[in-house]
Amino acid sequence: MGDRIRLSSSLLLEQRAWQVILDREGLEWSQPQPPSARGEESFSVPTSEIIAVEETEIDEKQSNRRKWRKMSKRHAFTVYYMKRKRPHCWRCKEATFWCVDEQLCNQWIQALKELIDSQTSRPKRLLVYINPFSGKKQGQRIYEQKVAPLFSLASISTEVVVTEHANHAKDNLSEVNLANYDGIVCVGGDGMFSDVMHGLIGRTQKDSGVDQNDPTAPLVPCKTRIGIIPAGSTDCICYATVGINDPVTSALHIILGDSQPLDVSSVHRNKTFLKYFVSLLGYGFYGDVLKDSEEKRWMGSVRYDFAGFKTFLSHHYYEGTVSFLPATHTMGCPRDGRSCKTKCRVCKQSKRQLEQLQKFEKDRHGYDRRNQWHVIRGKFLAINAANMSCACPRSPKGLSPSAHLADGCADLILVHKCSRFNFLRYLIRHTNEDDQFNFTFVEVYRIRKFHFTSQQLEDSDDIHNMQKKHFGRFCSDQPTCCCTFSGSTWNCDGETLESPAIQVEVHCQLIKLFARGIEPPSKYEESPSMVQDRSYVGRL
Ligand SMILES: CCCCCCCCCCCCC/C=C/[C@@H](O)[C@H](COP(=O)(O)O)NC(C)=O
Ligand SMILES: Nc1ncnc2c1ncn2[C@@H]1O[C@H](COP(=O)(O)OP(=O)(O)O)[C@@H](O)[C@H]1O
Ligand SMILES: [Ca+2]
Repeated sequence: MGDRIRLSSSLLLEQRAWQVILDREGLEWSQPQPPSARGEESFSVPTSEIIAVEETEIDEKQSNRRKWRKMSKRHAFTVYYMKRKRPHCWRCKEATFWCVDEQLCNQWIQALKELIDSQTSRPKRLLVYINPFSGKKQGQRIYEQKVAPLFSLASISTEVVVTEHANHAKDNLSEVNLANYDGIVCVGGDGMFSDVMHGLIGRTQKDSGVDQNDPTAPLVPCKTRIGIIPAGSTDCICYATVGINDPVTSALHIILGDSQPLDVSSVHRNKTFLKYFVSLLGYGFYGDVLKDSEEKRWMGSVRYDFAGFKTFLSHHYYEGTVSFLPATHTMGCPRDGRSCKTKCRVCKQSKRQLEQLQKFEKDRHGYDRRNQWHVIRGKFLAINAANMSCACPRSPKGLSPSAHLADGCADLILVHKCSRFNFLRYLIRHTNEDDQFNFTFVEVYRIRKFHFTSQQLEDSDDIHNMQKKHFGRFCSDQPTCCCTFSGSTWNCDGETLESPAIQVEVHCQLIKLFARGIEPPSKYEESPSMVQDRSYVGRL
C-alpha cells in the first residue's frame, strides 16, 4: 500500500455513526462528537494486527431492521483483527462497518486488502502435519474446528498431512519441495515438533552439503518458519515461546507472520549425530520419568504424573562426569531474573557477540584463553540442559526461568544426590515463586557446550583400554557399544535417547518459529477494548 492511501469516512458500526480512518499505521474509529455521558470513545487496530477484510453478506432480517432502512443501499464490510483477551491469549474479533453506497464500501475493502498485502512476512502457503495421537487425540478436531477456519479467513492455502507413524513428518520433509511453502505447521506435542524440526534441519543441511555427523561442522540456519498448534501432553515448546498453549493464539501468530529465532542444540556421540533439542535434554529424573511414561501412553497426559511419582520414590542417582564450556559471549546468567521477552535485547546482543567470538576463535584455530572447560564429577539425581525456560502448564516459570530462546546458550542444571525430602523441595519450587537454584545440592551454569560420560562407561573404557592394549579391540569407539549400562535415559524434547556418553553444542538461532516470545504484561493492557465484542472463533 502506498503512502498516499488514507481513507476517512463516516460509517455505521453497531447502529452508531463513527469517524473511521485508515492509514499505513492501521485502522481507527472514534465518535465524532462523543456523548458526554459516555466519555470519549476511540479504538484502533495496528496494521500488523489486522487479519482480514470481507464484504459482508446482509441477510433479510438484518436489512429489514428500521435503522438500516434509512440507507438507500445496504453495503458493509467486516474487518477481522487480533485482540488480546488476557495475557498471552489472543482471539480473532470482528467489526462490521456500514457504508452509504457500494462505491465507498468497495474503496474501503480495496484499501484494507492492499494494506494487508503489504505485510510481507505473512505466510500464504503452509504445509501442515497433524499427529492424530498427540495428547488427548484431539489434534485433527482442534485443527479442523479452530485453526483451519482462521487460515481460510486469512486466505492461506494449506496442504495437510495426517501422520500415520512416528517419523512420518521427518521422512516427508526430506522429499517435499520446500520452495512451495512459506511455513510448516505441526499440530501435536513436543515430540511432534521434534519430528518436524529434525526433518527441516536435516533437509537444510543435506541441501547445503553439511554432514550432520561432524560435530564441528557449522550448521546452516533454516529459512522456513515452523508454527506449533499445541495439541500434545506437555506442549512446553509452544508454551515457552508464546506464553500459553492455546491453538487459536498459535494460529494467529502464524497468520500475522510472527518470527522468533530459536537456539537448537545438537547431541553427538563421538562422530555420530544422535538428535537435536530446543527445550530440555534431561538425564536422571526427567529421563526416567519419560522412559517410564512411554509404557503408559494409553493413560494420556496423566502418565507423567504416575511416572513422576514412581521415579521420585525410586530416587535413583547416576554417577558420571560432566564437563562444560561456560558462555562468555552473553551478559545474562541463569539467576539474574532477566527472563526472555519479545524482541529480547539479551538475545540480540548475545548473538552479535557470539559471532565476533566465533570469528576470533576461527582465526586462532579454536584457541581462546577464555575457552576453559570445567569438569565436575559426581552423583547426580538429575542433569538438565535447558535451551529455553521450559515453561509449561505444569511449571509456568519453567526449569530455568531466566534461560533465553535465542542467545546461543543453554542453562546446565546439576542436581547432586540429596535426600528425598530435599529433592521434593527442589521440585516444588518449579511451581512457586521461590528460587529453585538456591540449594547447596543444585548448581547452574550458562554454557555453550557440554559433555557427559557415565561412570559405567568410564570404567568399561578403562577395561577396554586394557583389552585394547592386550588384544587390540576397542568397542566403546562405536556409537552403539556392545556393553549394557545401567545408566539413565536422556529426555530429549520429550523423545527418549539412550547413550552413556554425549557431546552437546548450542547452535545460536538455527531455526525460526511463528511466535514472538513472551510479551510483557503492558502489551495486554494496551490492547483496545471493543465496542462489538463478538468473538469469531472464541465460541468454537
Ligand atoms: C511435586 C511437584 C512436582 C512438580 C514438578 C514440575 C516440573 C515440571 C517440569 C516439566 C518438564 C518440562 C520439560 C518438557 C518436556 C517435554 O518435552 C516432555 C514431552 O512432552 P510431550 O508429551 O511430547 O508434549 N514432557 C515431559 C513431562 O517430559
Ligand atoms: N500417526 C502416528 N502414530 C504413532 N506415533 C506418531 C504418529 N505421528 C507422530 N507420532 C509420534 O508420536 C510421538 C509423540 O507425539 P506428540 O505429538 O509429542 O504427543 P504427546 O504430546 O502426547 O507425547 C512423536 O515422537 C511422533 O513422532
Ligand atoms: Ca538459549
